[in-house]
Amino acid sequence: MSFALTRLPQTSAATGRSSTVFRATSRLPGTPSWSTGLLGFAAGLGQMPSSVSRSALQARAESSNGASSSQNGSAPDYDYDLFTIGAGSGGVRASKASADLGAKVGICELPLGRIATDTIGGVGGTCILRGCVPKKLLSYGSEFALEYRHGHNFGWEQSAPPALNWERLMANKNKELDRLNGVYRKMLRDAGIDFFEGRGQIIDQHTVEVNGKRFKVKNICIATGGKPITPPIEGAEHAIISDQILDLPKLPKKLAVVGGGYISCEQATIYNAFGSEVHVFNRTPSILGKFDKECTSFIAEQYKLAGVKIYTSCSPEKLAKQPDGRITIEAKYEDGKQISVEDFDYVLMATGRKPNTKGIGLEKVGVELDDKGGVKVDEYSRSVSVPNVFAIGDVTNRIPLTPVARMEGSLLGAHLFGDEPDEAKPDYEGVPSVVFSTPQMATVGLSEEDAIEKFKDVDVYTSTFRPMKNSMADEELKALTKLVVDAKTDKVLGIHMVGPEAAEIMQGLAAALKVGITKKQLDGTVGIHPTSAEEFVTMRKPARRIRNKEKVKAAA
Ligand SMILES: Cc1cc2nc3c(=O)[nH]c(=O)nc-3n(C[C@H](O)[C@H](O)[C@H](O)COP(=O)(O)OP(=O)(O)OC[C@H]3O[C@@H](n4cnc5c(N)ncnc54)[C@H](O)[C@@H]3O)c2cc1C
Ligand SMILES: NC(=O)c1ccc[n+]([C@@H]2O[C@H](COP(=O)([O-])OP(=O)(O)OC[C@H]3O[C@@H](n4cnc5c(N)ncnc54)[C@H](O)[C@@H]3O)[C@@H](O)[C@H]2O)c1
Repeated sequence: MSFALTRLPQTSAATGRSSTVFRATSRLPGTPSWSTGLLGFAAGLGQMPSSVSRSALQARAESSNGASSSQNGSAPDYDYDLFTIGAGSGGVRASKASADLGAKVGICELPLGRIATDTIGGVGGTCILRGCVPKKLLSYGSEFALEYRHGHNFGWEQSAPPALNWERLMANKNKELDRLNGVYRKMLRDAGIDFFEGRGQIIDQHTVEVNGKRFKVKNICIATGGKPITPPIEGAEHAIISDQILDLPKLPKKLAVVGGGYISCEQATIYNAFGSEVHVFNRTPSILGKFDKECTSFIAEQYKLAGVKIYTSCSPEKLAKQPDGRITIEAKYEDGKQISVEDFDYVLMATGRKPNTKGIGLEKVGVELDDKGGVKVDEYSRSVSVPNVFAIGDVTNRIPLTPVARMEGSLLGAHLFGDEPDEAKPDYEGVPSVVFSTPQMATVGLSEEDAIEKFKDVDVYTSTFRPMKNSMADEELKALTKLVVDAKTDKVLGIHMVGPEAAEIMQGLAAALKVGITKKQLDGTVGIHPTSAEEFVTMRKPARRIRNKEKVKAAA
């Protein structure tokens, strides 16, 4: 006979709320060692430790960080083994991973709203409510414009030009966000996590307060995400931020976007496809400056072909409200030339985000921050200055992407309450990312520039083509596929694509890169025809060979 863990309801003395604890019960040989509820762990956490047993949990309970709640029914020292501040991508995942491993977990989040403030947020966080999800829904919406246009050459007759009902789009988008907020709240409930709606504040190293209620907590997880940075230019108060561009009351006739990063490129092309006249002001010579240069100059050409107006090396210096309520931008090029562009319905500031670390009591307990205000953590997401405080996601200023926040959350749970705490380290190698613009840009591994810097001898394979559908549709937009290969080992170092479905194509290639695929192995993979993706297994001749950082041979 061995032990199984059974969820039992318990009322917390400190909170007065019912919650869930695990109690060991005997079970017959041959029955599963985890209850159905705990099997949900696999779905929620994404990775199951090699073995998780009651004895291991008890051992961890006695260790400095492990679950301390009453698995044997005795009174706990703390109300919670883990209390998470912020229920976004990272906070929800860390809490669920920990609860699934037997920890008693509390989490707090601000009340739900569309635009985040110090008092408004919502379970699901940025990704679900004002990031990835609404952005992707609007992107889907905008793609219909292209589809309607392309349909003509594929035989479709339209009796009248398609008309966009903006109110319906916004209402349905918001309905979907509310549904997902409900799904996330239910996920917390089902995992036995105590949820508190309100602003979380650290009072001391083992006390967290929400709405005047104080909880004794063993470990604290800071998962408060980030917030937009707005440059201090004159008239900046007339601009909007990304929360607002995802929930506009009307479709702008003319939109300005300041910045040339992810948010700028995504929103510029979404609104361009919807029919707005879009102007992008970018202070550096190229947009998406952190990515592979060939890809970014290629994608900038595609944006221009699609109708987006891009001003490079050009910084807005003043926003002025016109008498008719619209906005004029005064901007200056790097060479000193000045321009003034009028009649913008909205100006979106997409000039980066910063960690959200103010006003939560971090300074009271001495949590050290980096020079950008992010919580400084070690490889296990533990604060470098306060050992029972952990931080995950955008608030740590590592890689501000949802899957990264989730990875950090999963592994925090595994580190604190799992069987193999030392193994539970996030791995930042080969994190893929996508700019969900039209066209999309997807990338994993090194850019050509970084690969040359690091490996010196590099072969670069590229293919530029008009996707089959675009050709018949008389659509000028082209696609680019690119491989960056270590010439010494044949290992693929970077994979890049600009074009339709790049995001969907890149996920599988990211797995291949992660396990160290070579160019020869890619060449030996049979393509799927007819697709754009097959370019990745059919590019045979390098476009460039670089040896000792110098280009030695042009393409034949
Ligand atoms: C417009 C936009 C589009 C994006 N698109 C993508 C994309 O396509 N793919 C991708 O991978 N990433 C995307 N991201 C990034 C992604 O949204 C973030 O990396 C991710 O949400 C980070 O998760 P997090 O848990 O760290 O923080 P968040 O999701 O921001 O969650 C933090 C939560 O903490 C709450 N909070 C803050 N302070 C307190 C407090 N004191 N008490 C209680 N609660 C508090 C907030 O209300 C918030 O809900 C996008 C971001 C933006 C802005
Ligand atoms: N598809 C995705 O995965 C996705 C989408 C959106 C956001 N995100 C995440 O959110 C983060 C924030 O996005 P973002 O686009 O705001 O940031 P970003 O860092 O991608 O881009 C910021 C841009 O603003 C410019 N900029 C900064 N200060 C400026 C100033 N004073 N004047 C003019 N331009 C200025 C920068 O040069 C840069 O082009 C990203 O880093 C990304 O991790 C991801």
